[in-house]
Amino acid sequence: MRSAKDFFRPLAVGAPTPLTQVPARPSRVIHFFDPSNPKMAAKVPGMVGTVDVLLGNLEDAVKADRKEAARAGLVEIAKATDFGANTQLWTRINALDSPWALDDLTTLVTEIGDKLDVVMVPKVQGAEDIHYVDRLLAQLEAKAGLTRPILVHAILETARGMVNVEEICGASPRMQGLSLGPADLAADRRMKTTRVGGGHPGYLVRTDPVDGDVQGERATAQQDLWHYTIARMVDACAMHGIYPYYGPFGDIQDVVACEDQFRNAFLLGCVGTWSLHPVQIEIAKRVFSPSAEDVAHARRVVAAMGDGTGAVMLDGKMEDDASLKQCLVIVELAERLSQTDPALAELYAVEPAAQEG
Ligand SMILES: CC(C)(COP(=O)(O)OP(=O)(O)OC[C@H]1O[C@@H](n2cnc3c(N)ncnc32)[C@H](O)[C@@H]1OP(=O)(O)O)[C@@H](O)C(=O)NCCC(=O)NCCSC(=O)C[C@](C)(O)C(=O)O
Ligand SMILES: [Mg+2]
Repeated sequence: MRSAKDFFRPLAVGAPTPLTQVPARPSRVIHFFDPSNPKMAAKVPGMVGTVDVLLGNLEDAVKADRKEAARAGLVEIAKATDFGANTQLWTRINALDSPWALDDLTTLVTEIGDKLDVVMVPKVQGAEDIHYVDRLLAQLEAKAGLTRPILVHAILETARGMVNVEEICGASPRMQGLSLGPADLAADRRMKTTRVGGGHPGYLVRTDPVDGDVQGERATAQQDLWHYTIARMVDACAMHGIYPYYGPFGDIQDVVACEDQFRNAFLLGCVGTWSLHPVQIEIAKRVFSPSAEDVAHARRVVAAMGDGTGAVMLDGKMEDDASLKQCLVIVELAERLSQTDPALAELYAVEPAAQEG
């Protein structure tokens, strides 16, 4: 472990100085595309400004014989596209033990490092993986003459990665956030599911039998398979001042369950999610932007709490310092999103009474 004194020193001579705080840029939706797929690639320039993050995926879902084409495609797209102020460019590189990861990092940082905001690293197992990427990025940034450090995002998709989640978050000042990788994580844990994220009808609780009649009608409720994992991820990120994200929802057609899964993650503390298909973009943006009602309520609590201490009654409910802090989370998020999204700025400016009318 580096000493606190050294933590924010560049790891290579000539590399940019690490940031002491992760920039709080909107990242409600991280939209995945395969840069080797000409149809998807052609859509990317038109998606600038409609998603917070465009992510050129080089790892799983890109066929082995298309890896070089995907890397070259991403370089080409990045060079040809102006991403503007409100859309970031990220990539997901291949796994560190794959034959492609070294060339992914070397090519992308030296060719398009000035355009790349975040490198997503899959299947991160522990701090040692982040340390490796951290030093290599510093060397490559120095070589490319970059002045702004590239940040790192880890995907939690192994049991070891989950167990080491806190040390992963704190392994480098480059750490921007974590996403859940439910498919690989399920396989690694030997869960008995076959889906990419989402629930399972067999994972449920059942009410007790009435009068001992175990065969009688008994209500069941499906439970959230990912609650423990996401909650743990959220705590580890909050502790280290970085951002948690849900991840992929593979049932593209089930937009209803997709929205539910996204909302669970939002309510638990995640700041965003992935979209794998254009149909998931609006769902993610809607879910990860607080509702106008919640923002209006939060503002009322802030106003009622005056100097922020003590307790008041509002609509029959007690509000105090702690509920105020929750409301401030909502208000601050709304204000940040309003800066880059004019539609939200307008929505949040509306008074609750005017909306009801
Ligand atoms: C699901 C698929 C195969 C359906 O693709 P499709 O072509 O069958 O869908 P479609 O509905 O027919 O597509 C309609 C139009 O949208 C386009 N389109 C479709 N998708 C996109 C997109 N993403 N971005 C931009 N455009 C897209 C598509 O090309 C088509 O264009 P057209 O109208 O000109 O014909 C396709 O959407 C796709 O490949 N999406 C990305 C999948 C991906 O990135 N997977 C990896 C992340 S999940 C993961 O890795 C797991 C994890 C974390 O590792 C772990 O849990 O372990
Ligand atoms: Mg995976």
